[in-house]
Amino acid sequence: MSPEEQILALRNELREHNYNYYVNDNPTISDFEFDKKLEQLKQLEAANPEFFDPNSPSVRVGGEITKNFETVKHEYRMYSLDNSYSKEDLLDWEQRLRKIVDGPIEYVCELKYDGASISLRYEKGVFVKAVTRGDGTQGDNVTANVRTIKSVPLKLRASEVPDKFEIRGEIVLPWQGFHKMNQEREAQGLELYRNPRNTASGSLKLQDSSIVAQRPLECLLYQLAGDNLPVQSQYDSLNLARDWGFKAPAESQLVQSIDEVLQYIEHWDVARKDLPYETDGVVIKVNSLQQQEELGFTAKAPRWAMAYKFAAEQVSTRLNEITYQVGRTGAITPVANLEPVEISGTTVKRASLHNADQIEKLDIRVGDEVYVEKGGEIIPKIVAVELTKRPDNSSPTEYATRCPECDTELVRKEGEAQHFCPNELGCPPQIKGRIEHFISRKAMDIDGIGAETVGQLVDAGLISNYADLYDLTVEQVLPLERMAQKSAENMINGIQASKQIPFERVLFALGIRYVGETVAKKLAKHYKSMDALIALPEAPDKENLDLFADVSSPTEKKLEELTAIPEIGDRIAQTVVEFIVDERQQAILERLKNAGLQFSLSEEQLEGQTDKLVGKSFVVSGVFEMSRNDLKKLIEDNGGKVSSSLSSKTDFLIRGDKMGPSKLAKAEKLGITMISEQEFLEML
Ligand SMILES: NC(=O)c1ccc[n+]([C@@H]2O[C@H](COP(=O)([O-])OP(=O)(O)OC[C@H]3O[C@@H](n4cnc5c(N)ncnc54)[C@H](O)[C@@H]3O)[C@@H](O)[C@H]2O)c1
Ligand SMILES: [Zn+2]
Repeated sequence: MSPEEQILALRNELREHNYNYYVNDNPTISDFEFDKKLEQLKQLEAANPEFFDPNSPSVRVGGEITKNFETVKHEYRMYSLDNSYSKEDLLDWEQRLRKIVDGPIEYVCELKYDGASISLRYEKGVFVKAVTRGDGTQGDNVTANVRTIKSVPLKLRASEVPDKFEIRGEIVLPWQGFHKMNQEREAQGLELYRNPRNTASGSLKLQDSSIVAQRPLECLLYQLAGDNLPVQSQYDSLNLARDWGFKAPAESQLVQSIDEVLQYIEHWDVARKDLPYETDGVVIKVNSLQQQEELGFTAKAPRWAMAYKFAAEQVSTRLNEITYQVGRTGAITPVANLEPVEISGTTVKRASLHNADQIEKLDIRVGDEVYVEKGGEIIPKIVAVELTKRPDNSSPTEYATRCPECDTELVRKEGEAQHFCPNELGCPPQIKGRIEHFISRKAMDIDGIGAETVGQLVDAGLISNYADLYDLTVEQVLPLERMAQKSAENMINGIQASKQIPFERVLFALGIRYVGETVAKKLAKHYKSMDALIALPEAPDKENLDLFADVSSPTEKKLEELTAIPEIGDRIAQTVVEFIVDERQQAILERLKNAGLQFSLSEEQLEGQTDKLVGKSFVVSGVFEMSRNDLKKLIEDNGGKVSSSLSSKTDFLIRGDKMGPSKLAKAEKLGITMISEQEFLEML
């Protein structure tokens, strides 16, 4: 890859992670890995300044605004913080400060609370608005939710407060409340929350503030913003905020030198474990507001502040056993069962070992003393093995060869890290997983059944595949635990109602590996009915073979037919063919068909579908007469492709009102044809 390609790839990847982290509150990589990639991007950008982009994740605050709340522009921007990891980093920072300001520098040390950033606005001493950091210039108006947090004063105690000001801080979920919420989820068989930060941030974005009110959130405040505030220093503002009735953290301290900063760090690296909430570092701020003003900001962060990140905590313990977990898709995950040990406030008994390669890489063996680390994830990981303490009689770990749930021999496809249990229709977790997927919101959307009920139904022997759902009766399900007449009826009605779900979603619900929502749509659109999709081309007639006859088998022909559809690759074609030639799957399909599920596109769907835009790629940007979704649907119905960002492969940019200037510039640079909504409609 060229440096440019590398830079673009990293930017895209980091944007995706930002989205998962800030918008979905569901990161897919650890903070450490994220920071490493960001650092890599910064270095590449520094070495190749010609590819500078003001929208790069390296120069932009990572968050985003969501569509669910009113967007509010910040009167004073909200910044991120620069990071440091060592004494040297801090000394370098001090050198940079000294080049800009004269005279002695005092610092305020504060803890870095790990929660969701928030700005509260007060007018005439009354709380009026709470806005998330968003992208730093604008955020989500989450006032109703923040109002439910008891430590946010709705009216200030002091009589003399500025007419108007903002105060910034962090909404955190203390450990105790976090553990309690997870205990409840565990009891209900729900997936556990990963960490207090994501849970706090996710809570703020709930639509129902009465649910937020039940969560034990707290609001810690540490930064004033406004004009002509009666303070000269950061330390004064903390004291003042406290007088006004805010929960300004008591752990902050005024110091005179970087040496004292280091003492503070050393102290709190240990003492923080006794705090009620999670912290991930120390924030050091230049105390004098006048010096702060001289120092100013970079695009992303103040020059007058620096975050120092604590190293993730590691502890050592003994590996007692390796067990294997079967996921809902049949993927096998090896799990380390550990001698219980305390890390950052939680007792850890298990850690993920990821896959066979990881075990081999670490050469980890039962009986080993291992180092366990807990980063931002709820599942800790094993980072190293203490080889000097390895017992003499230890032998290398042999990876499982059979499924622990159904004893089927495991397979590992080429190029894949994970082993799989191939017994899709007979392996209990997979049976449940397939049915859960089938009923899920984006698939058959069956009301009245949750994951827990599926478990009960399977365990009671009432169902073993999704076709069985359609034979269930109220009388059959009533004896299940916690099942009342009303809920039993709801469930059966929900199942019946799902017969109206359109064909493409039925196709998605089948859970054919790699056939996600988009692929299902493509297949539905191409074949128009299940019969056409599962039909195998004629076998060659052996009697009349001549020299030049096509001798490929029906399945080979089907593979070719599938891969000829745009964007259907070998991998998808392969799993589709495996599915349709499997007699057990055929029998299940037959039953679904007889039950009355939608096995073809409806008249309505077929209407208005053309091939007019086949092979054309569109980007839609701005505000239009018709809704954006209708516009996108129109493109897809006519065979076109909609993508979210401009590239050299884009054919048309449909340009609406209020389109951003950067998109415009990019489209011009790439020479992409721009058309109006009207011109697009004329194309059709
Ligand atoms: N895992 C992922 O996919 C992923 C994705 C994006 C970001 N991240 C992580 O998020 C972090 C970057 O996020 P960021 O840009 O919000 O920066 P940051 O969280 O490292 O620092 C800035 C924030 O610190 C908070 N803060 C806490 N205590 C503070 C105090 N006393 N004074 C001032 N501010 C204080 C403020 O909310 C401020 O906005 C990194 O740790 C990164 O690893 C992870
Ligand atoms: Zn199995």
